Formats: sequence, structure tokens, C-alpha cells
Amino acid sequence: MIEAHALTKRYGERTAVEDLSFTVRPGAVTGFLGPNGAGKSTTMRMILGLDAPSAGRVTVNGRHYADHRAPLHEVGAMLEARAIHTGRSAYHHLLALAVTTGIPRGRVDEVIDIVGLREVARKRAGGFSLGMGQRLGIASALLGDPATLVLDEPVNGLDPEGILWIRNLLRSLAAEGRTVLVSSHLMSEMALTAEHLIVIGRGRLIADTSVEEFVRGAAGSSVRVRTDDAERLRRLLAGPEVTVASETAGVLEVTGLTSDRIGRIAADHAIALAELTPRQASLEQAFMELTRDAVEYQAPPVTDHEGRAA
Ligand SMILES: Nc1ncnc2c1ncn2[C@@H]1O[C@H](COP(=O)(O)OP(=O)(O)OP(=O)(O)O)[C@@H](O)[C@H]1O
Repeated sequence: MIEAHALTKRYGERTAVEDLSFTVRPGAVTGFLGPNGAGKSTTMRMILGLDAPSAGRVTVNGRHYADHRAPLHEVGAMLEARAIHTGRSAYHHLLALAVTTGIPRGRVDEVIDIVGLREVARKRAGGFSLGMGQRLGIASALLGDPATLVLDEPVNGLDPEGILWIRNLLRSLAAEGRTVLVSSHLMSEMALTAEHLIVIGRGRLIADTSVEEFVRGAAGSSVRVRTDDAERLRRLLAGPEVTVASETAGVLEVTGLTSDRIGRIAADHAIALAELTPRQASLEQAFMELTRDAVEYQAPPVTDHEGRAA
């Protein structure tokens, strides 16, 4: 369990995290989302005691990170995947970490197997691909068999197979009852991996919600209808809360009515439908909408030579 209370971090004039309060619960993957510069990494560093809050506090299982007697057993983290000694093999990197933190040697082989690095474990980590580097980063995070995991953008730069692998691993770690906090700037990826979402922008909390709720809220009520009798159906569907658009002959884009209702109206009037498809606004679109005002570097609006909006 991670609990942040009014967490604030200022760097000189700049406020990176402001009055942020949230709880990350065990047993589920929690996605930590926000546009670039939103304050995700800063928050994660404060969780791990690598940065001191300017105000507020954050605890892991009820204590500050530094107050834990065996912190690697409490929290495993991957902040920068490639912060490793490139001349060492994956095995020796993990072994050095285990030995210096009092973790039994046998655990090194276990985590190597968990992350699927067995075949390359004795090779120099400097020659690792990005995906292998991410796996090694996760192996380090898992070394202390921690109850809580904090991972900063673990899927960054991975191929689809690597992304799927991380997704399944995170879900299984959460299913074991661990607390899993994983940051990303990709809403669509988090929707597939996480059960819960904490969204921040400009250091402030924007949303703290289940993925299910977010997806439901993002679902535009638009329905695509294809029929040879489009004009008649359009008249039948018309109503004060209903919008019917048509860019292609024979295809209607309906908002304000469910697909069930449209199907019923069509059936009642013996109109044959070739297609009836409820359409969701893309999650990425919904996320951009939610965080639009919090994006740090927005492209300036296009203006003409007199400064009018083009
Ligand atoms: N050491 C620092 N000194 C000054 N400003 C900093 C420092 N670390 C972060 N910041 C600023 O704090 C803000 C939040 O940065 P942070 O890296 O936490 O965001 P983020 O959400 O992780 O973004 P990204 O996805 O781009 O990594 C940014 O405006 C950043 O420039």
C-alpha cells in the first residue's frame, strides 16, 4: 500500500508536484498516467525516498521508505532501466545487488527465470537490447521479493512481445497480492494492464478512478449504422437529443441513441440494417481530453500575420 498525503515538491520556483494525495492498493495494477513533465517520476522518487518532499508525505506500508529495515523486501523499483554496470553480466549485476543487501544468492537464479533471461544471464549486460535491459531492471526490482513494486515506464521502447510479457507479469504480481504502481503516458496500454488509474497533470491530481469507470466515461455514444434505407431511418431517429451525421451515402453516425434502440426502431419499420456498430471514443482521445489543460508544452495556436487565429 502506498499512501501520499498532500505531497508537494518544488525545485526553486518550479512546482513539480503539488498537493497530491492518493492511495495505491494491493492486489491490483495501478497505472500512473500523465503527460510529459506531469510529475510522475518526481512522485516515484519521493515514494522511494530518493527525493525529499517540500511538503506533505508519502508512506509505503505505513512507513517512509527510509524507515524500513529491509527496504528491498518492501519496495522494488525500476526508475531508469539502464542504470546498470554495462561491463557486468546480468547474473553478476544481480548477485552484487543481492550480496550487498543481504538477499540469499539463490534468489538471483529465481528472478533470472521469472524475467526469462536464463540464456543470456552470463553475457555482458552492455550488449543487451532495450527489451533485455528492461527485463534486467525488473529482475532487480523483484530481487527482494517485494510487497510493493514501483516501475517507471517499463514498456517504453519495447516490441509488442515485450509489452505483452510485461503486461502479464504485472498482472500476475498483482494477483499474488502485491501493490503495483506503473507509470506510463499511454492510456491505451494502461487500459489493458491496469485495473486502477491515477492521472496527474502539472503535478496535480486529475483523476483517481477504476479503468472500467474511465472506459465507460470515455465511450462516446456514437453508433455507426449502414442501410440502404438511410434517409428514411434518419427521419425516424430524429429527436431533440439525437444527432445523425452522414459522410458516406448509406452510412449514419448516430449519437444520443443506443444501438439497441436504433435496432428496435429499424425493426419496427422493417428497415434492413447491414451494420449496427457502437463506437467508443478512443481511450487515447479521452485521455488527451482529460489532460489537455495540463500539457506542459503545447504547440502554439496557428495565427495569420495579424495575429488572428487561423
Ligand atoms: N531535479 C529537477 N530540477 C528542476 N526541475 C525538475 C527536476 N526534476 C523534475 N523537474 C521538473 O518537474 C516537472 C515534473 O517532472 P517529472 O520528470 O517528474 O515528470 P514526468 O511526469 O515523469 O515526465 P516524463 O514523462 O517526461 O518523464 C517537470 O517540469 C520537470 O522539468
